[in-house]
Amino acid sequence: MTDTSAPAETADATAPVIAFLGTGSMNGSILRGVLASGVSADRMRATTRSEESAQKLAEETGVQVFASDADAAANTRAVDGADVVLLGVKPYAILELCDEISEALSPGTVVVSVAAGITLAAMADHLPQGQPIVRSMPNTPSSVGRGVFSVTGGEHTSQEQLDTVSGLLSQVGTVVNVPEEQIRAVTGVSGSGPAYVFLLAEMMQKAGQKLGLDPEVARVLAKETVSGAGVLLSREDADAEALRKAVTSPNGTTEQAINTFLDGGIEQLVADAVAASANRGDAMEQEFCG
Ligand SMILES: NC(=O)C1=CN([C@@H]2O[C@H](COP(=O)(O)OP(=O)(O)OC[C@H]3O[C@@H](n4cnc5c(N)ncnc54)[C@H](OP(=O)(O)O)[C@@H]3O)[C@@H](O)[C@H]2O)C=CC1
Ligand SMILES: O=C(O)[C@@H]1CCC=N1
Repeated sequence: MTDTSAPAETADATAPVIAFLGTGSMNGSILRGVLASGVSADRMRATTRSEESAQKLAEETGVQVFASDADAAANTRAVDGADVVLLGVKPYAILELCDEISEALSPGTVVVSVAAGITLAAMADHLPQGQPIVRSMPNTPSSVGRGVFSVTGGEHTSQEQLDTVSGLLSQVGTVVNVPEEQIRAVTGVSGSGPAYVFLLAEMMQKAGQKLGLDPEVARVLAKETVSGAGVLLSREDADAEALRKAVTSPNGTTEQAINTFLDGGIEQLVADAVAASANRGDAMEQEFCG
């Protein structure tokens, strides 16, 4: 077992204790964001599969991390006494993890899954009767406090419990409530969405290189353009269309580029890509939840 803990400071005893089970790209982003928001490492525990990942995470964050490869009870140890348990393993492993932790859960512990394609009903079948459950679709900008999350409460989740989870997640991003049938659309737009933007940055970099820019110069130009545009868009009342029009001089250079995108079918292509992500979520539901 890797138990590299030891934050010595006294934590805020009123803050919920959070267990992050599986702490890779997504749950790791949330954990880092929650930590950066000022919640003490004392109020968190985490698990990974490998000792190597556990060691790295513990050293970086000061959070107590248990590795399931080395300790069969890693996940149940992390859950013991937790108010909120965030399940962040791959979708195929979520229900097995629910079985594994069931006996260690207190009746009031809220179990939150961030997995694509795993339904509330399937989770309920693998958790104690009446356990409060929340299904969330997050995204990775959570690590810098700019995530966006949907939340959907299960049948036995009170408004107060849903508010606790929303309050926790709102420390690292914007939270919206959606009915479960809309999570597929959330997945397509914002769950997978950061990858679309990074793809655009990658392609702008490659295109710059094709036009003769040094690779490093092209990388800096693409990265700063995408991240700078993101900051503009993040301002209150910012509107993507208005911001685009402010760059696009009539009969200027941008107009040519925008027309090239539109003539090439970008609108349909984006709609198809968002739908493909949503459809994959549906297929995962069929595959893992029956
Ligand atoms: N990545 C994203 O942008 C998003 C992901 N999601 C959802 O988040 C979930 C996780 O995805 P992602 O973070 O990308 O995946 P990763 O592979 O990055 O992370 C998986 C984590 O689970 C750990 N793990 C695996 N098995 C166990 C186990 N039995 N006990 C404890 N920990 C275990 C891994 O440990 P180790 O590192 O040691 O292998 C790793 O920390 C998925 O269900 C996905 O649908 C949702 C929205 C966005
Ligand atoms: O690609 C995936 O399946 C996960 C879910 C949403 C973003 N990443």
